[in-house]
Amino acid sequence: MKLRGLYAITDSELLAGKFLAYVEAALDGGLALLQYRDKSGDDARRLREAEKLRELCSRYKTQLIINDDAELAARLGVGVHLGQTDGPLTPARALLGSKAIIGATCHSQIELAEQAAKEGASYVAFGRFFNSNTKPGAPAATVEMLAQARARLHLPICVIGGITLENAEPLVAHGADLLAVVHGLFGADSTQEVTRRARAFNDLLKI
Ligand SMILES: Cc1ncc(COP(=O)(O)OP(=O)(O)O)c(N)n1
Ligand SMILES: Cc1nc(C(=O)O)sc1CCOP(=O)(O)O
Ligand SMILES: [Mg+2]
Repeated sequence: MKLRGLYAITDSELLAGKFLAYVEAALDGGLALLQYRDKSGDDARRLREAEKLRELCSRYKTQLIINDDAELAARLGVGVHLGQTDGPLTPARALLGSKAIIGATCHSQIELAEQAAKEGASYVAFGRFFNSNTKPGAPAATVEMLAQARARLHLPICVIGGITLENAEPLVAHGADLLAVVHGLFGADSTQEVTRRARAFNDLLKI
């Protein structure tokens, strides 16, 4: 199955008090992937929340990805997203098995993506493309680099960083398969608006 579509990423602060309601609203609008991203360092909370998300995702037939933590992903039998300092891909692939989805952060460097492909990544992520509320300090990437990556890489390409319904179209036009979004989706002021935005992102991707 080709990985293509909206990739929602949770944010524990943004979603405080409405976590499951907003995630379910996004799933209702249609997600290719959901990433559980939690930087609290509270292992018990992370396990509890990730288990709830796994149950929700299974109801909506959506794949769950755990950020940063291949051990937690293995415990739950789901995928993982690893940044450049989150541990190597090859052992993560060995741990999770050949069918698991493993994503790799490549910033704006095509060479990192080629290396990730060799090490067994399922998709590569480039960003940030726009100003990001969630991660303002992330290194910047450009649509020119995205077009070059599209010409060179045969893996699904994920884009991230400040993506909204208003600015996403050029990224799709330059070859993005997965639109990874936090604020542009979950920054909405109602569950209905989260679902509307998810559907509109899917329309942009012609899904
Ligand atoms: C889909 C996706 N792309 C990039 C990232 C960023 O990963 P990383 O560089 O490890 O930074 P943190 O998210 O861990 O702060 C991501 N999480 N997801
Ligand atoms: C987690 C993350 N990683 C990025 C990168 O460029 O690697 S940008 C980012 C934050 C994405 O959130 P928002 O959609 O709110 O900008
Ligand atoms: Mg990380």
